Amino acid sequence: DDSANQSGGRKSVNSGEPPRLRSGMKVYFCGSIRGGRDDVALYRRIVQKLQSYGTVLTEHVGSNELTDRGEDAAAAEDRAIHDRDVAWLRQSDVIVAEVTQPSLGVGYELGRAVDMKKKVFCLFRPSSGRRLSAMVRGADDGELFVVRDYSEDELENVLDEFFKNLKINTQID
Ligand SMILES: O=c1[nH]c(=O)n([C@H]2C[C@H](O)[C@@H](COP(=O)(O)O)O2)cc1CO
Repeated sequence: DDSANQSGGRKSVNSGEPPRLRSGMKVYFCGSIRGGRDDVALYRRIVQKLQSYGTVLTEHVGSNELTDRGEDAAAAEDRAIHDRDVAWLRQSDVIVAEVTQPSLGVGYELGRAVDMKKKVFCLFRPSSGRRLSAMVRGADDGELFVVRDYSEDELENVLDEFFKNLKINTQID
């Protein structure tokens, strides 16, 4: 990915086509960027697992090279990031979010996803000692929007379980 090392090591905004299709399903992954990168190793693990189910539109969220400055600090770039991400949200079949590290951007994405009536799966680690926002926990309707408490060691199994049920219920392949 040669977009990775432009502008002095910062990731520049990739406004082109989403990554190459691996299967029909498009997955939008949400994780904190400017909200703090403490969980980036976990995001990377999630992205890798999600890539076994389909195309991850937001692969950069799991990148070690991306700091809490985001893809670019300039305001003009922020519009490009926002517009690209909202377009990717619209194209996605399912949204998976790691919501343990609080992030305004992730909260915003989830709100937009609900409005688009997308299928949303939120992952939260109670071992963090944090208490998840009521606006996320309270959005769980057991169907379109699901919040799952988990611990790091069960991550892959929790995702397998979710995607197995998703296939049965929606016939997305
Ligand atoms: O540079 C960026 N690129 C980008 O795709 N995002 C999107 C994807 C993440 O799921 C979410 C993170 O929001 P925040 O930066 O407020 O933590 O917003 C956010 C930023 C920086 O705000």
